[in-house]
Amino acid sequence: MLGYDEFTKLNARYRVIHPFNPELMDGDGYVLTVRDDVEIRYLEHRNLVSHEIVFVPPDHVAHLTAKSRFGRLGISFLNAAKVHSGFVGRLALEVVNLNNDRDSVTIRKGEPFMHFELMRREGAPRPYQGRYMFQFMDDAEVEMYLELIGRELGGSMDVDILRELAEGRVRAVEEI
Ligand SMILES: O=c1ccn([C@H]2C[C@H](O)[C@@H](COP(=O)(O)OP(=O)(O)OP(=O)(O)O)O2)c(=O)[nH]1
Repeated sequence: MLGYDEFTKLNARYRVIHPFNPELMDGDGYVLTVRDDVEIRYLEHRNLVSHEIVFVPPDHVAHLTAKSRFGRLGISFLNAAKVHSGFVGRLALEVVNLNNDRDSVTIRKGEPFMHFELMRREGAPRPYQGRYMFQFMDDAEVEMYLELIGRELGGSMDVDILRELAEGRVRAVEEI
């Protein structure tokens, strides 16, 4: 797993987290926040969208774990904890509220919510080219990452293929 210094170095070069708030570094990783305030009713299952865009450089993978504070309130993080090498996009974070007192739980914009940690992978790169590439990003954000990838990673990521994926990207939570 990458330590603080390696994480921040990689972030400066590849814009791993955007926007990046240094105060949300926690130990060796970053803590993602949600895009909107959300109140989750007892037993409700919701797809939350991260405020931050993440980019996992092709020689890394990322791992997600919900903050324990929300676990104690009964919020359970349902979906896969893996972000593929080469993935760019906002994350869809699926949660369900299992609160013992059957209370609603609110997650506020800006509140630390989901640990994001990077691991180095070995071997030839096989960057992500699935349907969630560039999900929940606007045109300017997509262009910013295509430019960065073309400049820094043109040898291992194909910008023409990425541009096609961007055309058909998931834009709203209702589409997933
Ligand atoms: O909580 C998560 C976990 C992953 N991802 C993104 C990053 C990951 O690289 C991509 C694909 O993950 P996965 O293969 O687990 O998704 P799927 O829905 O099972 O994919 P598919 O239905 O295309 O097989 O989705 C999220 O948005 N939220």
